[in-house]
Amino acid sequence: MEHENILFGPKPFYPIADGTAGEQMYDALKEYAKIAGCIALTDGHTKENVLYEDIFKVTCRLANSLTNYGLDTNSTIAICSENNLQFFLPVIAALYIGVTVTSVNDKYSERELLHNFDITKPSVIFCSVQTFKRILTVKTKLKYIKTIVIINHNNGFQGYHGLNSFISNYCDSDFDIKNFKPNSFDRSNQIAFVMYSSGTTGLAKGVMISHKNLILRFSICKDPTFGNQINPTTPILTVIPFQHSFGMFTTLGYLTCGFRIIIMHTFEERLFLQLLQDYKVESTLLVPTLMSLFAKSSLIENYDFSHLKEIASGGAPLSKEISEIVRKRFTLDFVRQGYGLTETTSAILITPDTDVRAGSTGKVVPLHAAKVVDISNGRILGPNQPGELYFKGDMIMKGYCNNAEATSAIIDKDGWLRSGDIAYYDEDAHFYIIDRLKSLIKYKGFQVAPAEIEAVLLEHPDIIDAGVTGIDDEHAGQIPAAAVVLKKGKQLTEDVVKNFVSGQLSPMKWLRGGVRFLDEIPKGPTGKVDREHLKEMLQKHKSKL
Ligand SMILES: Nc1ncnc2c1ncn2[C@@H]1O[C@H](COS(=O)(=O)NC(=O)c2csc(-c3nc4ccc(O)cc4s3)n2)[C@@H](O)[C@H]1O
Repeated sequence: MEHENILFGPKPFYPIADGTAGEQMYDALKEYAKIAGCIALTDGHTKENVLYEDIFKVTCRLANSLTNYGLDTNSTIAICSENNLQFFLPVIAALYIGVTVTSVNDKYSERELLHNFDITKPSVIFCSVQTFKRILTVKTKLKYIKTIVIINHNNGFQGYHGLNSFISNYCDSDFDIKNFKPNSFDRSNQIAFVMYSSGTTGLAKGVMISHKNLILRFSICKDPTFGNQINPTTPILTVIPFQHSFGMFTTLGYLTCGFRIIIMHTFEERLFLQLLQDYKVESTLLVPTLMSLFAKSSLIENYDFSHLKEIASGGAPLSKEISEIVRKRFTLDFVRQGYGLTETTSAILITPDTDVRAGSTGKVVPLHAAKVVDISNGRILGPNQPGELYFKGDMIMKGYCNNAEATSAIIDKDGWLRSGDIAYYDEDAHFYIIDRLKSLIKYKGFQVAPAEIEAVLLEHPDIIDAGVTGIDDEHAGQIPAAAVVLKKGKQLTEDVVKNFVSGQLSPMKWLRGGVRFLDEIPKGPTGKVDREHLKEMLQKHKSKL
């Protein structure tokens, strides 16, 4: 019986290819480099292009340079940069030779960077001109950082190399790309990336992603049901932060497909829509915050999106109402959803393109399994019964860096990873995320999902964003409180907002904790509400009332 309630993804469309992620990336780039003028990346802001041929040549030379600098499979480099044309050059070069890459949020403060680097102790930091000042300050405090390379500056400055000067300085003088080959090593054990996540609790931990984890994503992104057809030059637009798993592993996957990736480092609505039109974009990735913005935008009708086949949302809960409005406004057959954790490398539930269900975040991807567990007794649940979501398979992280205790708290002895999310699946194995366990509000013992209240608030025509969290209440334990962002020029009172929710949800979900009007909701890099920060703001607001 129990086995029946474990849901398995289908067989992969293509067999899992041999080699490390570095060898697979090398083979792909080498192929696309042969196509004259084949564009890999376009900066959506400057319109500057980078060819596959350029990426292939620079990454091979940079790999040789890193080896000559003394780096090997025991070394770690860090990347700290906003989305730009150079971001993936050190990343791919490191993959070729088995150097581990740790990717840090380019918006982090020195305090946060110090915390992250203390976990991974990188010896070289690849940063951008924009992050250099903060990285230089951090370097002075960390003796294990040997040098800094500025990726979007050819010759570097203040005594540090740019990408080109680093290569000129360390690459073999007689380097011949025909003789370069990526290293071979054990792909199951070699750590390709360390990304950062608080997991289900606490401060950020280092999530170890192996080469094997990554090649599973490379396979899924080409799967006709869960990914994209491999047609080189297909135009894709992405504004998802590369430093986060969502942006990192989708973009690396796109490069193995030979797509033309138009990138943005900052979202600007008019530019985004103009790029969709001008580059005849066929697929684009969004986070729910942007889905909600497009659901209410007054600009959509001014552009031609006849080439757009797919909008994919992920990283945070997406209400089915918003999804449906966006689908209609962009005249799409469906909006694809993907659900993942840093701890699962990339999306582990994805909308299959032949079988879309409103509100569902999709089905289990190939070579993985999922189960829903009753949080009160640990029993595995059947369809339509909410419980905690668990996953198993080769995209599950190797573990948290130097933190066996936190690893065993989230991955059990049978290899099941607990997601910290409450979800259910329907009779046809489509999954529906209710919310994150840790953010669930407990009102008089009832579980209240903030995402559900947010979805209602977002339906109000004058509300363009909303965040809900539980604040402490001596009587009820926790009570739901909200912060909302109003459309420009609109005015609403707290009572109007409260009544809007009360008119649509049961009493336990009413905003007894009050409503605060903000210019923006505190969020993380993929649009998830920063509930801890929000709770502090709303708790203070409540105590003043
Ligand atoms: N679709 C979703 N619906 C509801 N909640 C979602 C979600 N995705 C992440 N989350 C939430 O973020 C938490 C994890 O946060 S996290 O650690 O920052 N990691 C992520 O959010 C994360 C890591 S990879 C990834 C995605 N990769 C994709 C590739 C293709 C595609 O079409 C869509 C996606 S989403 N998301 C989850 O536990 C869950 O609570």
